[in-house]
Amino acid sequence: MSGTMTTENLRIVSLDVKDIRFPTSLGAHGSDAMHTDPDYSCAYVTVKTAKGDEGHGLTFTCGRGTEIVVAAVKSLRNMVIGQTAFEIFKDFAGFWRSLTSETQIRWVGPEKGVTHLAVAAIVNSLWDLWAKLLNKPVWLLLADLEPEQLVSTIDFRYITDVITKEEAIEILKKAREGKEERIQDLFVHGYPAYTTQVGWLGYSNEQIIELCQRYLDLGFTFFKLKVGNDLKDDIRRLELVRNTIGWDNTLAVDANQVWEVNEAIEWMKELARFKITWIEEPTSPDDILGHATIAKALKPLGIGVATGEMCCNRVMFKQFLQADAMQYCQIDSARIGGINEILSVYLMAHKLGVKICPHAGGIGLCEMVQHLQMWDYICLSGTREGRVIEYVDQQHDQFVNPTIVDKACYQAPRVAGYNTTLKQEAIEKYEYPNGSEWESMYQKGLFHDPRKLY
Ligand SMILES: C[C@H](O)[C@@H](O)[C@@H](O)[C@H](O)C(=O)O
Ligand SMILES: [Mg+2]
Repeated sequence: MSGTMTTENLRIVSLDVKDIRFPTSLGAHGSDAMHTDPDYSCAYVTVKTAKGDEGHGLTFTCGRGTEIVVAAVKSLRNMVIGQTAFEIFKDFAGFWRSLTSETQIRWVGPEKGVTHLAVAAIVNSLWDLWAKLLNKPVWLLLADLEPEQLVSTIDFRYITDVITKEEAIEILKKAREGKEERIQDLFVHGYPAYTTQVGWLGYSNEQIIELCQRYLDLGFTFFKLKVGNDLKDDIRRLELVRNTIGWDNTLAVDANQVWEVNEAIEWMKELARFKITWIEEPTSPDDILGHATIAKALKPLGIGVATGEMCCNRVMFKQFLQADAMQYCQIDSARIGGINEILSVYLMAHKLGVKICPHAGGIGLCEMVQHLQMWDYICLSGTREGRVIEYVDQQHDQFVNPTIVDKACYQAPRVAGYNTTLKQEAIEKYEYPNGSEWESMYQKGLFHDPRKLY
């Protein structure tokens, strides 16, 4: 932290937002049945205090549309500028509600879609700032908060039928036993990861086999493959993967919302012989009862339903959890309203006995979500049993302090903040549409220059 923490020093004097895009579609990285050509991108927020301390936060996007999230961040900007950092943190739930319930902007949400992505980017930058001011990684900031303080960051509106503030405090107090041992254990063993890198839909057979082999050599035992385009092709690809990784390793599949409810059931019956642990996003991310129907039908086959990467807020998560519609809850660190709201999902999932296996992969998602899952291990669930964090090897080198995964385990971050600071060079090269890499890709004819008319 620079200087003393006076009210004036800690006043937030600016909030900047940038559109950063990486051309991942060129290699089909990140491709699935719905998102056939993602350019991994983010709306990147920087908040700055009068003293010059910075917080960086982001929300993940797939290229086109990032400019809309940027515009939404700009619409919320004035609610942050002029506030004093520690006043925000003292009543974080209240501040969070002011952002999500802004009396006019809420009409274009509320608490969903672009406005909520914008809230996530802003809120994530504030947590990064908070952790940097205290010189701690976010997971330790969370772990060091007293249960009352932690719960004071959460807006319980619309979820008190499942969990109240008082209950949450009780749960966290009970979970304290063994906390220090778990912190030490994390430093030694880290947190288990699984990989999706082997199975993007646009990858060739050779690429799939080579990547399975590479990730086996790196110590991975849990793999995820994209499915949902063509049944015969899925069978062929799953055969390839099983032949390479064997039958003792864990395999999950992800359809990215492509099926009807009945179609999902029928399709998965055909794939069940490949020993599938979960089917992810089988249908519309909003169809809670549809997911419940799929889960019920696939349970006898030993297949669970996983979803959450596009679940829009805590209320939807609440219903998924209540309806037995997800066996694996996949919170996404760049979605819903940032850490504050994600914590409420962790608490509900814990109470209703559903495991959290976070979504990650896209820009900064691994960097951020490791903190949340580590906090869960230390302070809430107290176990890593049956839980695993997604890992995709994309764009980590663009961050000042990237995620470190060793022997298929995330290593506990040691630097202050949320690991969300992009390198200056990354911004200069990949800011859209004027970054130097974009200029050169327009010249090579790889992308259309959006500043020119068609
Ligand atoms: C467009 C993206 O790469 C998605 O395919 C990806 O987030 C995916 O759903 C995943 O679970 O990793
Ligand atoms: Mg997915």
